[in-house]
Amino acid sequence: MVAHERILSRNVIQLNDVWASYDSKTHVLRGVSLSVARGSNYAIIGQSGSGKSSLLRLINGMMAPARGRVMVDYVRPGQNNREFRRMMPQIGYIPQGLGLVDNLTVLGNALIGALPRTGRIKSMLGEFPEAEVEAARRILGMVGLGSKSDRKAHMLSGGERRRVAIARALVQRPEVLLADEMVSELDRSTATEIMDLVRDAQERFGLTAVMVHHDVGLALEYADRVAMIKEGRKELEIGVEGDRIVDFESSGLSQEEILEMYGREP
Ligand SMILES: Nc1ncnc2c1ncn2[C@@H]1O[C@H](COP(=O)(O)OP(=O)(O)OP(=O)(O)O)[C@@H](O)[C@H]1O
Repeated sequence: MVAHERILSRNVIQLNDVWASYDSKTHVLRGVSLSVARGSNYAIIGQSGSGKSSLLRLINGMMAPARGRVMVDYVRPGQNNREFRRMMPQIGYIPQGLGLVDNLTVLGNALIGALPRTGRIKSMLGEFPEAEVEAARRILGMVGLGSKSDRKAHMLSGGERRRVAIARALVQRPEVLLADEMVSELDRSTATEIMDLVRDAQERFGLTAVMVHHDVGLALEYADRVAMIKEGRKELEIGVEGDRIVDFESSGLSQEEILEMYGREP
C-alpha cells in the first residue's frame, strides 16, 4: 500500500451489492453493501446462520463473492490475487474459537503473528529474531499478560485466552482487525475489559476493527456503526450520536422502531 492511497481511502473496507454462496445455489449473503471508515469500529450482529462469519471471510479473502465487489484498501481480497496476498498480514483475523495452539506458551502463540515476517521453517524451530521476541513481550505486557508469557495456553482463563488472541493479532502489525464473536461467551465485566483493550489498541495503532457480536448493547457501546444482518441481508445500520440512536440507512425509522428491531435480535 502506498502513502497516497492510504490518504485517499477514507473507507478501508467497501462492499458493494455483495452476494455470497457456498454451493452456488443458495445465497448466504444477498446484496450487502457497507463501508468501514479507517480507524472506526464496525460491529455486525444477527441471528445464528444469518451470514456474519461469511461476511468476515469475504473481507479476509477466504471466500469470494458470487456477485458484487469487496475491496480492502483498493484491493480485491482473494488467495489468487498476488497484491492481496502481499497485504494479507495487514489483516488480523480472530476466528470463532480463537485458534490458539493449546500446547504452546502464551509467548509462542503471540509470536505466531510474526510468522509472515520471519518465515515459517526458522520459526517452527523456535528461532525468532530477538527483536520479534521483544516486540511480542511488549504487546503481551500491553494486553496484561506480561507475567504469564511462559504459561501454556490451555492453562488460561477465557478472558486471558482472548488477550492472547488479541496479542497474536497485534504482533502481526495489522491495519484491520476482524474478530468473530470474540467476547460472546464471557461475562459482561470480562467482555467489557476485552473490548476496552481492543479500543486501546485501536487508538494506539490506528486500527480499524470489524467485529461480530452477540450482544447488541455491547456492540452499541463500542462500535461507531452496528449493522444488523438478517437472512443474508443488511437490515439496518445504526450508531449512537449523543444520546440518540441514529439510523444511517435513512430508512426513516423512529427511535422506537429501531429499538424494537434490535430488541428482537439476535
Ligand atoms: N463452509 C460452509 N459450507 C457450506 N455452508 C456454510 C459454510 N459455512 C457456513 N455455511 C452456511 O452459511 C450460512 C451463513 O453462515 P455464517 O457462518 O456466515 O453465519 P453466522 O451468522 O456467522 O452464524 P453463527 O452466529 O452461528 O456463527 C449458514 O446457513 C451456514 O450453514
